[in-house]
Amino acid sequence: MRATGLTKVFDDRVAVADLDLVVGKGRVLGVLGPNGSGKSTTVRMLTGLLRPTSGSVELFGEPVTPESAPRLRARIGVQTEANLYHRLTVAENLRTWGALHGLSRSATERRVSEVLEVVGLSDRRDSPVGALSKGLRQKAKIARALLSDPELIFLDEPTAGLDPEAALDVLGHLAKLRADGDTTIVLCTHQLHGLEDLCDDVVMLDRGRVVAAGEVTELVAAHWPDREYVIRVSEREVAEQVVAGLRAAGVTVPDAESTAPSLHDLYFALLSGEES
Ligand SMILES: Nc1ncnc2c1ncn2[C@@H]1O[C@H](COP(=O)(O)OP(=O)(O)OP(=O)(O)O)[C@@H](O)[C@H]1O
Repeated sequence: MRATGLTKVFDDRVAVADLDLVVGKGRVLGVLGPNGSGKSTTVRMLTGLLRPTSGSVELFGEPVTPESAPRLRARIGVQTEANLYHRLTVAENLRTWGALHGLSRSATERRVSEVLEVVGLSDRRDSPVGALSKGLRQKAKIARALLSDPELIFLDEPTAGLDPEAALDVLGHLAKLRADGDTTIVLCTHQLHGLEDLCDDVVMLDRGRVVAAGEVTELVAAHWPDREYVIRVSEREVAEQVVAGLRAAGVTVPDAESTAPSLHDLYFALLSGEES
Protein backbone atom coordinates (compact mmCIF):
# COMPACT_ATOMS: atom_id res chain seq x y z
CA MET A 1 0.00 0.00 0.00
CA ARG A 2 1.25 3.44 -0.88
CA ALA A 3 -0.06 6.97 -0.37
CA THR A 4 1.46 10.02 -2.02
CA GLY A 5 0.78 13.62 -1.05
CA LEU A 6 -2.51 12.61 0.54
CA THR A 7 -4.48 15.69 1.57
CA LYS A 8 -8.03 16.24 2.80
CA VAL A 9 -9.57 19.63 3.38
CA PHE A 10 -13.07 19.88 4.88
CA ASP A 11 -14.46 23.36 4.13
CA ASP A 12 -11.43 25.37 5.25
CA ARG A 13 -10.12 22.86 7.79
CA VAL A 14 -7.08 20.84 6.74
CA ALA A 15 -7.70 17.35 8.22
CA VAL A 16 -4.71 15.64 6.57
CA ALA A 17 -1.85 17.46 4.85
CA ASP A 18 0.51 16.01 2.27
CA LEU A 19 0.91 12.54 3.75
CA ASP A 20 3.35 10.09 2.14
CA LEU A 21 3.19 6.49 3.27
CA VAL A 22 4.43 3.08 2.18
CA VAL A 23 3.47 -0.10 3.99
CA GLY A 24 5.43 -3.20 3.03
CA LYS A 25 3.80 -6.63 2.80
CA GLY A 26 3.51 -8.36 6.16
CA ARG A 27 4.37 -5.26 8.15
CA VAL A 28 2.36 -3.60 10.89
CA LEU A 29 1.90 0.17 10.66
CA GLY A 30 0.58 2.19 13.60
CA VAL A 31 -1.11 5.48 12.73
CA LEU A 32 -0.78 7.43 15.97
CA GLY A 33 -1.94 10.80 17.17
CA PRO A 34 -4.29 12.57 19.56
CA ASN A 35 -8.02 13.10 18.96
CA GLY A 36 -8.66 15.09 15.81
CA SER A 37 -5.16 14.60 14.41
CA GLY A 38 -6.48 13.02 11.20
CA LYS A 39 -6.14 9.26 11.79
CA SER A 40 -9.67 8.27 10.76
CA THR A 41 -9.65 10.62 7.79
CA THR A 42 -6.37 9.04 6.67
CA VAL A 43 -7.74 5.50 6.97
CA ARG A 44 -10.96 6.42 5.18
CA MET A 45 -8.89 7.73 2.28
CA LEU A 46 -6.56 4.70 2.32
CA THR A 47 -9.52 2.32 2.17
CA GLY A 48 -11.18 4.21 -0.68
CA LEU A 49 -14.15 5.38 1.43
CA LEU A 50 -13.28 9.07 1.19
CA ARG A 51 -11.92 10.91 -1.83
CA PRO A 52 -8.77 12.88 -1.10
CA THR A 53 -8.76 16.59 -1.93
CA SER A 54 -5.39 15.87 -3.55
CA GLY A 55 -2.83 13.10 -3.63
CA SER A 56 -3.28 9.42 -4.43
CA VAL A 57 -3.49 5.95 -2.91
CA GLU A 58 -2.36 2.62 -4.35
CA LEU A 59 -3.66 -0.66 -3.00
CA PHE A 60 -2.04 -3.88 -4.21
CA GLY A 61 -0.14 -1.81 -6.77
CA GLU A 62 -3.29 -0.34 -8.31
CA PRO A 63 -4.47 3.29 -8.03
CA VAL A 64 -7.63 3.74 -5.93
CA THR A 65 -10.23 5.55 -8.03
CA PRO A 66 -14.02 5.74 -7.69
CA GLU A 67 -14.16 2.89 -10.25
CA SER A 68 -11.51 0.62 -8.71
CA ALA A 69 -12.35 1.30 -5.04
CA PRO A 70 -15.21 -1.24 -4.61
CA ARG A 71 -13.14 -4.06 -6.17
CA LEU A 72 -10.01 -3.20 -4.16
CA ARG A 73 -12.02 -2.79 -0.96
CA ALA A 74 -13.27 -6.35 -1.36
CA ARG A 75 -9.66 -7.48 -0.89
CA ILE A 76 -9.12 -5.75 2.45
CA GLY A 77 -10.47 -6.43 5.92
CA VAL A 78 -11.85 -3.52 7.91
CA GLN A 79 -12.67 -3.85 11.58
CA THR A 80 -15.09 -0.95 11.97
CA GLU A 81 -17.14 -1.31 8.85
CA ALA A 82 -20.46 -2.13 10.53
CA ASN A 83 -21.80 -3.04 13.92
CA LEU A 84 -22.22 -6.64 14.94
CA TYR A 85 -25.75 -8.02 15.35
CA HIS A 86 -26.11 -8.31 19.11
CA ARG A 87 -28.90 -10.92 19.00
CA LEU A 88 -26.93 -13.27 16.76
CA THR A 89 -24.14 -15.47 18.07
CA VAL A 90 -20.52 -14.82 17.22
CA ALA A 91 -20.54 -17.64 14.63
CA GLU A 92 -23.84 -16.44 13.12
CA ASN A 93 -22.42 -12.92 12.75
CA LEU A 94 -19.38 -14.29 10.96
CA ARG A 95 -21.53 -16.50 8.70
CA THR A 96 -23.60 -13.46 7.70
CA TRP A 97 -20.38 -11.61 6.89
CA GLY A 98 -19.08 -14.58 4.89
CA ALA A 99 -22.29 -14.65 2.81
CA LEU A 100 -21.99 -10.88 2.21
CA HIS A 101 -18.46 -11.44 0.94
CA GLY A 102 -19.48 -14.24 -1.39
CA LEU A 103 -17.73 -17.05 0.51
CA SER A 104 -19.18 -20.52 0.03
CA ARG A 105 -20.86 -22.15 3.00
CA SER A 106 -18.07 -24.67 3.51
CA ALA A 107 -15.33 -22.03 3.15
CA THR A 108 -17.17 -19.84 5.65
CA GLU A 109 -17.44 -22.67 8.20
CA ARG A 110 -13.74 -23.40 7.88
CA ARG A 111 -12.75 -19.74 8.16
CA VAL A 112 -15.08 -19.13 11.13
CA SER A 113 -13.24 -21.82 13.09
CA GLU A 114 -9.83 -20.53 11.96
CA VAL A 115 -10.38 -16.86 12.76
CA LEU A 116 -11.98 -17.58 16.14
CA GLU A 117 -8.90 -19.59 16.97
CA VAL A 118 -6.65 -16.72 15.85
CA VAL A 119 -8.35 -14.17 18.13
CA GLY A 120 -8.88 -16.63 21.01
CA LEU A 121 -12.68 -16.67 20.86
CA SER A 122 -13.43 -20.31 19.95
CA ASP A 123 -15.09 -21.03 23.27
CA ARG A 124 -17.60 -18.19 22.76
CA ARG A 125 -18.63 -18.98 19.20
CA ASP A 126 -22.20 -19.79 20.24
CA SER A 127 -22.65 -16.84 22.60
CA PRO A 128 -24.88 -13.97 21.48
CA VAL A 129 -22.69 -10.96 20.75
CA GLY A 130 -24.83 -8.87 23.13
CA ALA A 131 -23.69 -11.11 25.99
CA LEU A 132 -19.99 -10.51 25.34
CA SER A 133 -17.78 -8.03 27.18
CA LYS A 134 -16.41 -5.07 25.23
CA GLY A 135 -13.03 -6.77 24.83
CA LEU A 136 -14.55 -9.95 23.45
CA ARG A 137 -16.68 -7.89 21.07
CA GLN A 138 -13.53 -6.19 19.80
CA LYS A 139 -12.07 -9.62 19.18
CA ALA A 140 -15.22 -10.63 17.29
CA LYS A 141 -14.83 -7.55 15.09
CA ILE A 142 -11.21 -8.40 14.41
CA ALA A 143 -12.26 -11.97 13.58
CA ARG A 144 -14.77 -10.55 11.13
CA ALA A 145 -12.07 -8.40 9.48
CA LEU A 146 -9.98 -11.55 9.03
CA LEU A 147 -12.77 -13.78 7.73
CA SER A 148 -12.16 -13.45 4.01
CA ASP A 149 -8.42 -14.01 4.59
CA PRO A 150 -7.45 -10.53 3.36
CA GLU A 151 -3.83 -9.63 2.64
CA LEU A 152 -4.38 -6.23 4.25
CA ILE A 153 -6.42 -5.33 7.30
CA PHE A 154 -7.31 -1.96 8.82
CA LEU A 155 -8.08 -1.72 12.51
CA ASP A 156 -9.47 1.45 14.08
CA GLU A 157 -8.72 1.71 17.80
CA PRO A 158 -8.74 -2.08 18.35
CA THR A 159 -8.14 -1.58 22.07
CA ALA A 160 -10.54 1.34 22.64
CA GLY A 161 -12.40 1.10 25.92
CA LEU A 162 -10.60 -2.03 27.06
CA ASP A 163 -8.88 -2.47 30.38
CA PRO A 164 -5.08 -2.82 30.16
CA GLU A 165 -5.16 -6.60 30.42
CA ALA A 166 -7.81 -7.05 27.72
CA ALA A 167 -5.96 -4.51 25.53
CA LEU A 168 -2.70 -6.43 25.84
CA ASP A 169 -4.56 -9.65 25.07
CA VAL A 170 -5.97 -8.20 21.83
CA LEU A 171 -2.53 -6.81 20.87
CA GLY A 172 -0.97 -10.19 21.67
CA HIS A 173 -3.35 -11.94 19.27
CA LEU A 174 -2.50 -9.39 16.58
CA ALA A 175 1.20 -9.99 17.18
CA LYS A 176 0.56 -13.71 16.71
CA LEU A 177 -1.24 -13.00 13.47
CA ARG A 178 1.77 -11.03 12.28
CA ALA A 179 4.15 -13.80 13.27
CA ASP A 180 2.01 -16.52 11.64
CA GLY A 181 1.71 -15.13 8.16
CA ASP A 182 2.12 -12.23 5.87
CA THR A 183 -0.97 -10.22 6.71
CA THR A 184 -0.29 -6.51 6.47
CA ILE A 185 -1.92 -4.56 9.30
CA VAL A 186 -2.64 -0.85 9.56
CA LEU A 187 -3.97 0.22 12.93
CA CYS A 188 -5.06 3.61 14.20
CA THR A 189 -4.79 4.35 17.86
CA HIS A 190 -3.87 6.85 20.53
CA GLN A 191 -3.31 4.09 23.10
CA LEU A 192 0.36 3.31 23.15
CA HIS A 193 0.69 0.65 25.79
CA GLY A 194 2.00 -2.58 24.25
CA LEU A 195 2.21 -1.07 20.80
CA GLU A 196 5.97 -1.12 20.56
CA ASP A 197 5.99 -4.92 20.41
CA LEU A 198 3.44 -5.00 17.62
CA CYS A 199 4.24 -2.17 15.21
CA ASP A 200 7.14 -2.30 12.78
CA ASP A 201 6.47 1.23 11.57
CA VAL A 202 4.58 4.24 12.84
CA VAL A 203 3.24 7.50 11.48
CA MET A 204 2.59 10.16 14.10
CA LEU A 205 0.09 12.83 13.16
CA ASP A 206 -0.52 16.16 14.79
CA ARG A 207 -3.29 18.37 13.41
CA GLY A 208 -3.13 16.52 10.11
CA ARG A 209 0.62 16.81 9.68
CA VAL A 210 3.21 14.07 9.94
CA VAL A 211 5.59 14.75 12.82
CA ALA A 212 7.42 11.41 12.57
CA ALA A 213 7.30 8.42 10.25
CA GLY A 214 9.39 5.31 9.90
CA GLU A 215 10.61 2.25 11.71
CA VAL A 216 9.89 2.39 15.45
CA THR A 217 13.39 1.53 16.66
CA GLU A 218 15.03 3.90 14.17
CA LEU A 219 12.73 6.79 15.06
CA VAL A 220 13.36 6.47 18.78
CA ALA A 221 17.12 6.17 18.21
CA ALA A 222 17.15 9.16 15.85
CA HIS A 223 15.33 11.35 18.35
CA TRP A 224 17.81 10.51 21.10
CA PRO A 225 21.13 10.07 19.26
CA ASP A 226 23.15 9.75 22.48
CA ARG A 227 23.36 6.10 23.32
CA GLU A 228 22.71 4.96 26.84
CA TYR A 229 24.37 1.98 28.42
CA VAL A 230 22.89 0.03 31.27
CA ILE A 231 25.19 -1.57 33.81
CA ARG A 232 23.25 -4.12 35.82
CA VAL A 233 24.66 -4.86 39.24
CA SER A 234 22.91 -6.30 42.26
CA GLU A 235 23.90 -3.64 44.77
CA ARG A 236 23.40 0.08 44.58
CA GLU A 237 26.83 0.76 46.17
CA VAL A 238 28.53 -1.12 43.37
CA ALA A 239 26.69 1.03 40.81
CA GLU A 240 27.72 4.15 42.70
CA GLN A 241 31.34 3.01 42.76
CA VAL A 242 31.25 2.35 39.01
CA VAL A 243 29.77 5.79 38.34
CA ALA A 244 32.25 7.45 40.76
CA GLY A 245 35.11 5.61 39.02
CA LEU A 246 33.90 6.77 35.60
CA ARG A 247 33.57 10.36 36.79
CA ALA A 248 37.03 10.22 38.40
CA ALA A 249 38.36 9.11 35.03
CA GLY A 250 36.85 12.21 33.46
CA VAL A 251 33.83 10.54 31.84
CA THR A 252 30.62 12.62 31.89
CA VAL A 253 27.79 10.56 33.39
CA PRO A 254 24.81 12.90 33.42
CA ASP A 255 22.20 10.57 34.89
CA ALA A 256 23.19 7.31 36.49
CA GLU A 257 19.59 6.14 36.80
CA SER A 258 18.20 6.95 33.35
CA THR A 259 16.38 4.28 31.41
CA ALA A 260 16.02 3.80 27.65
CA PRO A 261 13.39 6.03 26.05
CA SER A 262 10.47 4.27 24.42
CA LEU A 263 7.91 4.89 21.72
CA HIS A 264 5.76 6.27 24.54
CA ASP A 265 8.45 8.85 25.37
CA LEU A 266 8.85 9.80 21.72
CA TYR A 267 5.10 10.27 21.29
CA PHE A 268 4.85 12.70 24.20
CA ALA A 269 8.08 14.49 23.31
CA LEU A 270 6.81 15.16 19.79
CA LEU A 271 3.15 15.74 20.45
CA SER A 272 3.07 17.43 23.87
CA GLY A 273 6.35 19.28 23.76
CA GLU A 274 7.64 17.25 26.74
CA GLU A 275 11.28 16.28 26.66
CA SER A 276 12.68 13.69 28.98
N1 LIG B 1 -16.83 14.87 7.63
C1 LIG B 1 -16.13 15.87 8.19
N2 LIG B 1 -16.48 17.16 8.00
C2 LIG B 1 -15.76 18.18 8.54
N3 LIG B 1 -14.66 18.00 9.30
C3 LIG B 1 -14.27 16.75 9.54
C4 LIG B 1 -14.95 15.61 9.00
N4 LIG B 1 -14.32 14.48 9.40
C5 LIG B 1 -13.27 14.89 10.15
N5 LIG B 1 -13.24 16.24 10.23
C6 LIG B 1 -12.22 17.05 10.94
O1 LIG B 1 -10.93 16.63 10.51
C7 LIG B 1 -10.02 16.59 11.61
C8 LIG B 1 -9.43 15.20 11.75
O2 LIG B 1 -10.45 14.29 12.20
P1 LIG B 1 -10.23 12.72 12.33
O3 LIG B 1 -11.56 12.13 12.71
O4 LIG B 1 -9.59 12.20 11.11
O5 LIG B 1 -9.22 12.64 13.54
P2 LIG B 1 -8.80 11.37 14.43
O6 LIG B 1 -7.33 11.49 14.64
O7 LIG B 1 -9.30 10.11 13.82
O8 LIG B 1 -9.57 11.68 15.79
P3 LIG B 1 -10.14 10.64 16.90
O9 LIG B 1 -8.95 10.04 17.59
O10 LIG B 1 -10.92 11.57 17.78
O11 LIG B 1 -11.00 9.65 16.18
C9 LIG B 1 -10.81 17.06 12.83
O12 LIG B 1 -10.58 18.42 13.02
C10 LIG B 1 -12.26 16.81 12.43
O13 LIG B 1 -13.10 17.71 13.10
